[in-house]
Amino acid sequence: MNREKLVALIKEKKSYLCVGLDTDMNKIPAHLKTDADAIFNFNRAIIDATRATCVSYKINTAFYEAWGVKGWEAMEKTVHYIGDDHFKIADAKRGDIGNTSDQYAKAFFETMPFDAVTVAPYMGEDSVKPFLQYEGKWAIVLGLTSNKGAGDFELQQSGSELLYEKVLRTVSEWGTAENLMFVVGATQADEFTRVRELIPDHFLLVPGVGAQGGSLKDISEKAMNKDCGLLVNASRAVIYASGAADFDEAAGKVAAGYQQEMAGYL
Ligand SMILES: O=c1ccn([C@@H]2O[C@H](COP(=O)(O)O)[C@@H](O)[C@H]2O)c(=O)[nH]1
Repeated sequence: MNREKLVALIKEKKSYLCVGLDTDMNKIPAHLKTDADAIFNFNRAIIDATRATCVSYKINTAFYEAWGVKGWEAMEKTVHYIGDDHFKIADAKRGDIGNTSDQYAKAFFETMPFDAVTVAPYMGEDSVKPFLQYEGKWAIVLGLTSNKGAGDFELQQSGSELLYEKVLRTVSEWGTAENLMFVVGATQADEFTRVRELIPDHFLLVPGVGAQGGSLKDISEKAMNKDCGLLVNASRAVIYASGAADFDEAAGKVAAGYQQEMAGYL
């Protein structure tokens, strides 16, 4: 999905919500646990309940890889089920020597129909470039993450700037605002203004709202640009809104609540 379509979708739905499908077998409702296709059936119900109010789904591949072939099959079925009217993110945090990144890009962009893959920048330009070679597809590079460990490296001084600032400044030269986004955690409110000084035009994928306590208001007020420029992810807060048989209805209500708040910021 190219930028033009993504921006149009956000405007049409008055939403920049990305629902995170972090589907954990230990957390899905009891009545689904015995289902041979439990992960996919859980996802299908969540997708049906949230389709109207979100513009994107993020599949964190860890939750699928953990179950081997069955998990991988559930991921493939899920990404196909989502279809072409939502922006589909593989949160896989890949990146390796170019020859290997080529294969990761092929897996997510050719074998599976994802629109974007999250990529770790640590190995440098040749590790990111293979994800930027596909028309209408995106690399979402880790910039300033939402976790406590962001303080270990990302927020450390590196010469005259913080390491994450160097990453945003340098990586933004490797692609364009049409094929490159950055992860910026909703929990990093003190840095939102600086992020926008460095990368005013790029889309940001913003995890950390909901279970991690980040503020949708803060990120929206400080980091929205003329095209919105935000995809705000919530995973656990949406998909585990209820652990009972009404889990899908409850997820739909939480997603609708986020969408209504977002409509007010757009
Ligand atoms: O900095 C980051 C990068 C990725 N994530 C991922 O986003 C979701 C957040 O889940 P919640 O349940 O909404 O907290 C999850 O897949 C993380 O691995 C992140 O949280 N922070």
